[in-house]
Amino acid sequence: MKVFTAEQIYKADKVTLEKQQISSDALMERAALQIFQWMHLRMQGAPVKIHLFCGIGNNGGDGIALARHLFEHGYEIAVYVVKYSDKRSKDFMINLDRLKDRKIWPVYMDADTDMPEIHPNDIIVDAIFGIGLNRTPDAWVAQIIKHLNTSKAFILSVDIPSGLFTDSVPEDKEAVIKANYVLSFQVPKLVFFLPQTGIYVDHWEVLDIGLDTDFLMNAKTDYELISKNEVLQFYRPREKYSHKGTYGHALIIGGSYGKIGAVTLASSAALKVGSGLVTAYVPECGYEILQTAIPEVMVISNGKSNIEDIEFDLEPTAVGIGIGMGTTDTSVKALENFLNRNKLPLVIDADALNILSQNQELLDLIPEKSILTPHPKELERLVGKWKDDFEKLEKVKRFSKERKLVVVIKGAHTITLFDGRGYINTTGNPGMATAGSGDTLTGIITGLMAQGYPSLQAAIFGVYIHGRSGDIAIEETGYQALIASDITKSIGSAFLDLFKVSEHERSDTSEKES
Ligand SMILES: NC(=O)C1=CN([C@@H]2O[C@H](COP(=O)(O)OP(=O)(O)OC[C@H]3O[C@@H](n4cnc5c(N)ncnc54)[C@H](O)[C@@H]3O)[C@@H](O)[C@H]2O)[C@@H](O)CC1
Ligand SMILES: [K+]
Repeated sequence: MKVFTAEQIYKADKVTLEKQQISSDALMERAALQIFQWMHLRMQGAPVKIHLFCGIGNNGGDGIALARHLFEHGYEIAVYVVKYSDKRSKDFMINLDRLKDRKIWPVYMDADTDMPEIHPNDIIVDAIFGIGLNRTPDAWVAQIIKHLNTSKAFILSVDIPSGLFTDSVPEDKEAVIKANYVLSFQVPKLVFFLPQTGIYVDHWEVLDIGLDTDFLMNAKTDYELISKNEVLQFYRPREKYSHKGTYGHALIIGGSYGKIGAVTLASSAALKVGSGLVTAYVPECGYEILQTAIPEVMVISNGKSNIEDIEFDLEPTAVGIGIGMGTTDTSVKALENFLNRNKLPLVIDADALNILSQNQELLDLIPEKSILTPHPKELERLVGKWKDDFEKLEKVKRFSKERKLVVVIKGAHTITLFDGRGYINTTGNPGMATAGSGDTLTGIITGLMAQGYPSLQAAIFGVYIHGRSGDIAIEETGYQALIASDITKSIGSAFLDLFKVSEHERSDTSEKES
């Protein structure tokens, strides 16, 4: 699913009005009806008080139109108009009149109005600001937002939490609605997925308001959301007349005394995603450990106490390098020598990334389309500090474009960047913030590359499968008890899950067939 900028959304609106020959208030009516139906389906007329806080722009207009539908279906409502400006939008006014025609009189709020009482069991609809927010809300509006946030009532935000910009991080962190649920029109917004702004969105859902399909299909976006549908296109089925050689040979290079577990985790993950052969290249201390831990994996020991040189007599189809290998001078030299000889795109993680940060001239030796999988600290060492999440994305985009590398920014929503585009992952959970989780990801991506998945696909698909495996694993372990090897154990289920049809999809198909 594409992620549009605010400008693109406004453009989509405009094109829709022209092509469908409808008025803007008709589009607002569609939007309001969609939200109403969403709420009505869940509330079924429940006698819960609904407080609708509306601004004076089109987001406010949505809220006012929604109030009318709720009223007409017997819900107990209270409507507030937050008068942060005199420039009321046309469609807001149209809907305000429709509300007044039904003898509903909103409470007009300004800097002097007392805060309304809200019970924790009430529901708040937040329609103060939408994607038109272009400066920090005034102090008194921020006070209202704080009042709503501390009310403990369930907050449903229309389109985007009020106070959240679409393209920057809010300065006043308190002046933003913390939404329990956001109903976003037609497309999700990038800010839902970034660490500094995603915290305002507990859950989100997209409501289809019928924007022009041609425009939506053809618009080029900088970001794309990656769910099952997107990765299914990459999936390569196993062939009947195949053998282990068909599925490549993954080589995992790394490890040091006390850190052989990292190589073990990566190697078993590479096997589990279907790599035909997996070899681990480790210092001597790792030999017996690996042979005992995973009989399916071949092991080469360099006979030394650390990764001091990297010499092997095999032809891997993909190499994952760096985990637990240390950053001593000898490791640096070993990496440099290896990079001088290597021609294959690599998966580069952990200590190899740290070595590259400290010896940036080595970056020139990395083949195009290699994949870097840094966690935030490793990323900072590589591209320097950033002011906020948006600057981080721009810096990494530039770095990835200049070097022609795939960079995987690991986090709650891992973002894979390549050639100026970002792919936002939707799987995974906080239980995966655990030792070895990154080693598992390196193994998964290397294992996919070994089978011939092009590197961008291997990164996007690998990140998805890693997260989905974690999601399946926590069904048995819960967040706290999830450990990295549980992720690997669930890889098989994550692959099976790719082909499971959800209840929702099944009922969609049967409706179409009947
Ligand atoms: N995207 C779509 O397809 C549709 C969008 N609609 C709604 O329209 C919204 C956008 O509406 P608007 O463009 O009117 O913008 P908003 O309703 O977000 O904001 C209203 C106006 O307030 C002003 N403003 C911005 N920041 C301010 C501040 N801090 N203090 C005071 N005034 C400020 C701006 O001039 C802005 O246009 C969307 O978020 C959505 O809710 C729907 O009505 C229908 C369809
Ligand atoms: K809002």
